[in-house]
Amino acid sequence: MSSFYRPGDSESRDSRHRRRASSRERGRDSRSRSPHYRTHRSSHRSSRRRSYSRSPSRRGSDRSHGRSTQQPAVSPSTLERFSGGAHQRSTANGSGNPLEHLKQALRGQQDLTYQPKSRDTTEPEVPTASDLISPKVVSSHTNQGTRPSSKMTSLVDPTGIKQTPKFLTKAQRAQLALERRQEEVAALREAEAAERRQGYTQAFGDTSPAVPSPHREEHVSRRSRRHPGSPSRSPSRTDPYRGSSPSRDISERRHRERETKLASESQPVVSEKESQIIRERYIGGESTRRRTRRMNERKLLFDWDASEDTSQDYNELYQHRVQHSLFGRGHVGGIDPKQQRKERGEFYRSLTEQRRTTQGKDRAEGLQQAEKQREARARWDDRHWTAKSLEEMRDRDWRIFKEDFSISTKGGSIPHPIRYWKESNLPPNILQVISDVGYKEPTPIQRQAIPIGLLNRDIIGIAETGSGKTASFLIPMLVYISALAPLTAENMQDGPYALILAPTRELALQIEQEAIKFAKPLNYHCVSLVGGHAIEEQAFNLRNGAEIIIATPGRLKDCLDRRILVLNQCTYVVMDEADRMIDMGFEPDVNYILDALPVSNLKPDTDDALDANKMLQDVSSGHTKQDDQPTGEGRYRQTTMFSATMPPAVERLAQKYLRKPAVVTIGTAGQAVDTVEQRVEMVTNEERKKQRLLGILARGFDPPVIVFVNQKKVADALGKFIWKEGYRATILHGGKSQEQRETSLAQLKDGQADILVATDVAGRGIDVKNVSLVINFDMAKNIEDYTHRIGRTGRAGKSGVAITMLTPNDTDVMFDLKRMIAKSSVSRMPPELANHQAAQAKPTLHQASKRF
Ligand SMILES: Nc1ncnc2c1ncn2[C@@H]1O[C@H](COP(=O)(O)OP(=O)(O)OP(=O)(O)O)[C@@H](O)[C@H]1O
Repeated sequence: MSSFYRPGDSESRDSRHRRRASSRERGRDSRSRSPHYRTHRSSHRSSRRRSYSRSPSRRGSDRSHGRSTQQPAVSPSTLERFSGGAHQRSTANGSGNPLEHLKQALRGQQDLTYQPKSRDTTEPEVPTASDLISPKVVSSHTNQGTRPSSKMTSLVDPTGIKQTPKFLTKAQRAQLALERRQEEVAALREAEAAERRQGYTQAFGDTSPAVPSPHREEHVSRRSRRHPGSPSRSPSRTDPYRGSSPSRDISERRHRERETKLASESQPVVSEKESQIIRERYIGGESTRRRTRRMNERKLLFDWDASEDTSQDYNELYQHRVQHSLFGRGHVGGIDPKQQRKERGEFYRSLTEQRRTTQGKDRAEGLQQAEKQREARARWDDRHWTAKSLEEMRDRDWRIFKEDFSISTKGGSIPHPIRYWKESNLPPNILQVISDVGYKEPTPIQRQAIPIGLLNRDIIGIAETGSGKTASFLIPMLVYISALAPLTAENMQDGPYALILAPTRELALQIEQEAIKFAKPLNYHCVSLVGGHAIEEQAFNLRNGAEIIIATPGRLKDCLDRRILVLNQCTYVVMDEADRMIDMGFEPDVNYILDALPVSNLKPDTDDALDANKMLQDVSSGHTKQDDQPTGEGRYRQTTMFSATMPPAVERLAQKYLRKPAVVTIGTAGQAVDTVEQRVEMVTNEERKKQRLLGILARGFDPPVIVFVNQKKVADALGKFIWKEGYRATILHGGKSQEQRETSLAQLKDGQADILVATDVAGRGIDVKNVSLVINFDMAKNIEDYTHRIGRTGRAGKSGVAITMLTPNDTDVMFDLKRMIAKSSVSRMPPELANHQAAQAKPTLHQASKRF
């Protein structure tokens, strides 16, 4: 007898037996449902199922232990008890495995008609495709692959009798291949499931009641069909192998899930897609070409033109078709949208224009102006201001320009300075006069003070000595006067249009000479009123009237008192060397004079005083009288103050009579010009001074030379001393007659004298050309007088030297002198002064007053 397993004998008997037993159980289940009965029957059934689930291999295994599997006397439970579960492990090994069986069959070792045992128990025995042909055919097919090589097959039965070949149709071959493929897939899945079961058995042990088996799967599926949605079985009620511990419950639940999954996977399902793939593989696929329809497929295309159309009607009536002309040039409803939009745009544009206020327009213009300025700034122009035209000058250029000339301003609304005379707003006749005088370029103070003066603005001008301050107020004054009515027999009785106050006669006379240079070509009259001259003579000079009066405060007050002069139309006032006037005690006289001026044209003490347009208007009417030649009464009063030094006392006067003045400072206020070299010599006594003076003069300085002393008698004595030493000396002080004073000054200017010995009378404003040396034989009482003294040299851009003899009595000014020399770039500080105790700190008022 062959050792191969023969299905259909013992296996089929087992299946039939189990089916009968199951049907009996179902019949009993339907009759009795008591818990006790169910528990007992379930236990009995499961034990029986386990005993029936033994595979033939198991029986082989039993035979290996010396026991025949054909002996029914041994019950399954008994066998299980004695084998210790080894029969279940044998089920999982290769002998009972369908895959192994299939492999063996392919090797020709086993009958291919074998069907798995589980399938026998669960499914009806339906003849498969393999049953239709002999196993040899299948074998030959399998060995050659899945595709049959020939349509005619040689059939050989197991007994070796050759049968007649049988021809199969294409459909049969397809059916045959499909079934063969299904069997292969089922076998492969069964093999995979078996492998998984084997792995599970190795993991959980062979005694576990949860080992999946085909019987158990069938039971689970039956129960799930009977009670869908209910738990398969309560472990405490039915399963004796399951304990009541939670871990066992979890294990059981996992096991059931795994069984369900395996059961679902073991189903040999061949999807439609798979079938189609198989069909295409063996019998070829169907070509499904989509038919594309062309667009003009149904169109009728004519290949003749309109002239060949014979259907044309030649009736005149139809020759000229009526052209429909719609109302409104063809637009719907007679409306032209373009025209509508255009009209609407124009309407809103005009409406916006109407609503735009004047303020809005100004603002828009301002914005445009700002934008232009911004663009102008963006265009960077790095040229120097000298290389640019006036229009090209930017703020940065103006800053550089002012720095170049040490111009600093205060007071707001300051116009730009003058670069060249021709760029100023001066009238041509005045420009001509300037040219005739010989002023080729304006000095720094003139560059800034003249444009401010032209705006009728009050000015405080502080500039170095000899820097041309006189012309700074004279030129705007002439422009101011030129805008007024000429003096006639009627209006000359109301006095001059302009007034210049100076502290000293010499200075007043000097200013007169300077003013005449400018005023005479313009047919304006200048008259000076200074002391020392007969008042009748001065009244005689005023007989024809004068546009400009130059006066010292004392004499002018006398004239006003005596009604020789009135100031009814004087609206332009200049106070030259105002600080000196106050120093000399002229402040009451100055106040008297200024109070004599008309008050109806005083400027408002508001920001309107900064507005040039308002300040140039007529005071009474508010109009600028261009045509009807306004009188002086119609103009706002303009007051200016000029000096090289501006002590606090002057500010008091300025606050009283000036309105929102523009402050122009050239260089540093109170500082000596840089063109003057300052030297200091420490001398122990007066005798040493004279010797030292002779030594200096012996060095040979170019004349003229001015020697300053503090006292008239010292001036006389020193003048004589120098004259005796052989020098051409002259003397000037307040004790001399006016004639002598003027003669002395004229001798120095004319070159008849080389040395002028003078007191501070000549210290201020005296302009003698080309003074090369100034000697302070006596040190000035204060630093301001010192500044003016040394300012007699180095004028108008020329260089000069100032030598000061210091004695121990000059400690009050040592500190200020030390500071001034320290600021001068061309001067050398003597160590005696630098280290002197009096030069280390400014003396207090108490210390200063003790000396006088
Ligand atoms: N633009 C100019 N070009 C050339 N020379 C000038 C110019 N302006 C003034 N001067 C001359 O400079 C000299 C000094 O002028 P001025 O007396 O006006 O100076 P100042 O500042 O008043 O001096 P001080 O402070 O001593 O009174 C004068 O001789 C004058 O003619």
